[in-house]
Amino acid sequence: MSISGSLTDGLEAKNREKIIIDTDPGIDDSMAILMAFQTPEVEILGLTTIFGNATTKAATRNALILCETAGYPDIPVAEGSLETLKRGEPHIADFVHGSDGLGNLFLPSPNSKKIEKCASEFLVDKISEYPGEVSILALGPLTNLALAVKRDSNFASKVKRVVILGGSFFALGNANPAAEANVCDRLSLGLRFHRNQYIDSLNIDNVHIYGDPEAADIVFTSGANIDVVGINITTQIKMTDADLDELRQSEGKHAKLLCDMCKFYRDFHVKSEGVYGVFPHDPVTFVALVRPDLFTYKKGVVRVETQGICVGHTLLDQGLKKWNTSNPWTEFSPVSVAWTVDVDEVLNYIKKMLMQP
Ligand SMILES: O=c1[nH]cnc2c1ncn2[C@@H]1O[C@H](CO)[C@@H](O)[C@H]1O
Repeated sequence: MSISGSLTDGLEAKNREKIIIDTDPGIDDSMAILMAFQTPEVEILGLTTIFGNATTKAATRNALILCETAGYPDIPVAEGSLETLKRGEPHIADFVHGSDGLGNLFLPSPNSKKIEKCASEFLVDKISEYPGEVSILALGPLTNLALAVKRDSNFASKVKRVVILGGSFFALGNANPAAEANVCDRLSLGLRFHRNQYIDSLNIDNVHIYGDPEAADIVFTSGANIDVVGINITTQIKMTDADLDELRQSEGKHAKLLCDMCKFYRDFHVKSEGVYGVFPHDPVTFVALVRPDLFTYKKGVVRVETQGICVGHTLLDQGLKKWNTSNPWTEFSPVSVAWTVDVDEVLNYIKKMLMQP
């Protein structure tokens, strides 16, 4: 069966929004993916995997586990890039998600296998099979999407909508003060930022400079119909310890598993953010896909810094001024940047979905 939910819940397959989830599971990814499988309004065509919260290989394993857990072992899982575009091996946020990416639960290996096609090939093929019909929920670094844009020059015009968790608009980052983790190359993560890499990154003539900030810049300037949800929005929604307790006590189909995963993620939030609970970044972004009415958006061109100490910084031209001369923002198509969010309604939606038996 290749759709989430069952046809008996009243929505014909043709009325469901076809989606592909590009993901680095990841604890909050797992929440969003399991929510998506329980949402009758969407038809999941497949998952594509990427590094970030875990290595790409661990993300693939976790994606297969999640499809099996959800009861959809036949959903295609296509493995994505093992590396950043040009900066080589990525740095992994194991300190946020545990060494297995799922809160150190070390779940048994999945029985199902990834498909042969790689992520960018799968993305291009599915978007070409259903032009104008498929949306992408992009929950990790944007390398696979950038590769799809490079692979097919019409990719951006054929995709229905790309809903991205990424960036931080007019607010601080979470990888460092300038950058959010999905758009930053994560070289800048404190102790992991080696002096030699820093020196390399300063050499702007070096062809090895392109990395995930550039992947993000390629996607944001691709001309695709993009909704982007930054952590300035997602961190407004907190699942507190009380919310997590309520979830654990609930009849939610995956409540216990998710709460077990969340222990590690929650302890990271206490240590790192002073928050007694978790930020559900990816679930909030999934809500933006199915309930865009719970957000307001500002339209404008977004560019991503790819050099210097602000690598990974996302900057939106709000369109408040008519520029006299061209600048790096002019000439590109605008995207929609989430600007405000109905915090209570989004939290209620997430809790309701996760508590669904
Ligand atoms: O402090 C952090 N460093 C790196 N990654 C993080 C941090 N906090 C959350 N995430 C992860 O990055 C994405 C949102 O930026 C989410 O997938 C989240 O789990």
